[in-house]
Amino acid sequence: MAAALLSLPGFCRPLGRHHACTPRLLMRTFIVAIDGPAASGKSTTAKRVARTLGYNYIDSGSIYRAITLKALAQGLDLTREADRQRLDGLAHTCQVDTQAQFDGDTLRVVTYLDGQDVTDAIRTLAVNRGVSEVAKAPEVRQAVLQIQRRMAGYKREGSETTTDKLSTTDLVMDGRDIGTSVFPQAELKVYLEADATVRAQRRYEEMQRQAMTKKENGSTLPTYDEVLRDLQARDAADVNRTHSPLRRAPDAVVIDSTNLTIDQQVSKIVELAQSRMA
Ligand SMILES: Nc1ncnc2c1ncn2[C@@H]1O[C@H](COP(=O)(O)OP(=O)(O)OP(=O)(O)O)[C@@H](O)[C@H]1O
Ligand SMILES: Nc1ccn([C@H]2C[C@H](O)[C@@H](COP(=O)(O)O)O2)c(=O)n1
Repeated sequence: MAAALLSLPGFCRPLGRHHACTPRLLMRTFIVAIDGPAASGKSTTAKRVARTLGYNYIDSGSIYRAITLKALAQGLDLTREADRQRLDGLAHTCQVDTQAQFDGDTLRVVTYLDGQDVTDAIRTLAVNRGVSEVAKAPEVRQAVLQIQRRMAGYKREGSETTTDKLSTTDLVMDGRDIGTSVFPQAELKVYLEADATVRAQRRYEEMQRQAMTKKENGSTLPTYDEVLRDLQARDAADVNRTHSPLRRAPDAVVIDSTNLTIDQQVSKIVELAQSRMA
């Protein structure tokens, strides 16, 4: 009953932070939902917003990526009906968790799949290419919805899985359907977008930087054109799928980051959150 009440829009909305006298079960968290197309800056921005506000952060894409990694490791071919059914079972039984941790001044997110750290393994080209197919399966989305709400609940309840350096109550979550399906009652919804060529250039440069840091051979990296094609294909799959497609929630604030710096887009969201809390 309490859970049902908590999911009602506007129920027990606190003034700013929670009232000291509010019973714990009836406290509402302040949720910032950030959605948008691939490489629009969601996770970079969400992490900084979370760090500035002292909120928890959940990267919902990493959950879909972890399930994709497991499906690939088990050799599933999602064009086959039998394998799609196995995917359903896999999504409902695998254990995915993410933890936001401070690395110096930076908020780093570690992703666990069945207890293993898969933070780097979920960012490969193979996962990039498979994730859209996995994310469009309704059974997977249902399983991920449960994982997302459980994770947010953990933070709310202040369970031991919550990193103790962060607030245990409020939350920033980014993805494709956070403001529309996962937390339609979120206090602040942002739709972050940018021109596709700018997004591809940023992603391409990010890959170059990461390869240099890891001293990898740059010749294995995709070209700018490949990055752009991959990004456009993922956007099209996210927008056109039947279940929880990428959409701007009607009450979302649109921020186009094409001509913004990261600091500017973070400040805009922090200001919006603070003004809504007040
Ligand atoms: N305003 C900006 N100016 C320059 N670079 C930016 C800006 N916003 C984000 N970036 C850079 O763009 C790249 C993509 O950002 P990020 O990974 O946060 O996107 P995303 O939306 O979370 O992507 P995905 O959906 O694919 O996970 C990163 O290298 C990030 O540093
Ligand atoms: N809420 C979400 C989050 C992610 N996805 C799918 C679609 C994306 O292409 C993929 C990877 O996400 P990313 O790590 O690039 O943010 O996961 C989704 O359908 N819904």
